[in-house]
Amino acid sequence: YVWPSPKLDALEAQRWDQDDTISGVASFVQPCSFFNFGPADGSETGRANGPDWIRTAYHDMATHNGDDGTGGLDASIRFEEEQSRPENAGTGFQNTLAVFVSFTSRHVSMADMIAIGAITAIENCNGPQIAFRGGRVDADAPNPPGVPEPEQDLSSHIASFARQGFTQTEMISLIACGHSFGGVEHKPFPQIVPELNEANNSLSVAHFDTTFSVFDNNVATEYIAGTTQNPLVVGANDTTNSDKRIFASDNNATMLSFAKSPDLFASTCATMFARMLDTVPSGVELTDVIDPLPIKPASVALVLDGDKLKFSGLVRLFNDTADRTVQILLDDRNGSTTTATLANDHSSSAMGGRVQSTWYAFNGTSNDDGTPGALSLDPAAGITRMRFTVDGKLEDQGGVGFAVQDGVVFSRSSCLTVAPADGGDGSGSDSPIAGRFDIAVRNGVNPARVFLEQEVQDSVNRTVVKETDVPPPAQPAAASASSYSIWSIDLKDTNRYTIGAEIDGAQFSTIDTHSLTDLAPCEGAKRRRRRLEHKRKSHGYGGA
Ligand code: HEM
Repeated sequence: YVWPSPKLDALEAQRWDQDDTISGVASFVQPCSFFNFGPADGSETGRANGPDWIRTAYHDMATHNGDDGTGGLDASIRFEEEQSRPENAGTGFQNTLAVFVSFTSRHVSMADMIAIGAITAIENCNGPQIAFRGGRVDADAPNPPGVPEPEQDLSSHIASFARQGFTQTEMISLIACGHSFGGVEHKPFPQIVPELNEANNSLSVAHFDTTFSVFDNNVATEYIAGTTQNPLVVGANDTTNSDKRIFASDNNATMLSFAKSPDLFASTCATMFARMLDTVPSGVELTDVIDPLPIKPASVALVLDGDKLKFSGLVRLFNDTADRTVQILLDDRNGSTTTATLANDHSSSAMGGRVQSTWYAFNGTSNDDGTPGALSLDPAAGITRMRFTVDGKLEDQGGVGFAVQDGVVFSRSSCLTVAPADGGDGSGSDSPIAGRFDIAVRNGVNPARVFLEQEVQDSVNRTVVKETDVPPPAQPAAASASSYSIWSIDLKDTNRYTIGAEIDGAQFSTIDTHSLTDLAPCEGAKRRRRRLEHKRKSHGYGGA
């Protein structure tokens, strides 16, 4: 796809910048045995986050009914009604969703995040690369029950997986792939697992194989060798030995093939996990597989600062750790081009280090607050697009360049009319704040609307955008006055906003977010405290 495309940019970042500070969720599965719940002293042992994420994806999907197209990976597992069902015993779902919620946005639904989380857990923990498509839609109500349970018989399980869209062989494969991770915990399943009284396993989790926090075919080799401790194979009560019945249901043919070939197991699991994650309610259209953009701008911000436009951001060179000479070419409205050399800013990785990317900042210097330094541009000339050269080779998305919108931008003349006593850091309990956002609108652009955008949760916790119109100035600017006119709006909250506009029938949002907490007092405003803290936060997508 071609950058910018806000939804695809955000999904691509979540999927490929797995351990980057801007967008990554991988820190919760590094190391793969990491478990961030239970008491702070880490006294609860035996579980890991990654297995919970994979089980969450399966249980969310497993309510799919191929006959009527209902259910599937739609984050219906977030409803209390589903979590309280016996088929969803345990605390894994609430733990998982508590981690994922801060990575969702208007562009990344919880259902997409459940898919990305499962992929991240598998890929970061020795597993195969899994194709990711985006565009899942969060359900507005719980789905009917439908997750298989260990005490059900083989024919029920075959029927259940058929309803979900999987053949008997695919059922064996998908369960073996899933049960490469984790195990069965005593507390929610006391009828299957007794108290184990083992060191480093205070939660008494009987693991499916000896390498429970990483992906490998030990679940099959140990099963075939007869050494398995899988509690759903060798459990004392045969009624709940569902893996035993299922794995043996084709005379062990599938499990034998997995035990013989780690590669076959990995490639089969890559296919089966993708099928599981792409099982969605009918009517939901997934995107094409999201491959990483080789050259990708991020955190791009264009703001008016006095008589200059300030342009900042980063560009990511995907899976490239070489020390490159990276230049940015800025094309303006007059048909001229300015060039600047960028400097290496930081590196990030994905897939457990198999992919390593390097990020270059727009002018190579960083501000005190850690944000990249900004390039200064002439407001009259503006900017239409960026291009890059990497060691002299032009990168311009096949000739179209990387479009930049200079019609509607935030203006640094925005300021506080009432500065809070605590300096805006929110530490004071009773600390009024008020201020003015100035939005600079390029003369001649004539937007139909300019508005602030705030991400809020709807009644079923889906992220939606609340828009607040910014009124045009009462007095239109004199034609020759300057390149931009200021539209202003008074605010009294500390929310973060992006700026939206409708220009020539198309809707546009800035990537940079702004809040009163970033601002200094207006000239002459009452100052409650001498020093104000300046904070700026910029995301690869439209806010957190
Ligand atoms: C007949 C089908 C299945 C049955 C009866 C079953 C049963 C179970 C049970 C009883 C647990 C223990 C949960 C806990 O202690 O919290 C478990 C864990 C797990 N299951 Fe399954 N499962 C099935 C299919 C699958 C599939 C298809 C996947 C994924 C592809 C999967 C992935 C997992 C994972 C990753 C765990 C470990 C969770 C953790 O350690 O926190 N299961 N399963």
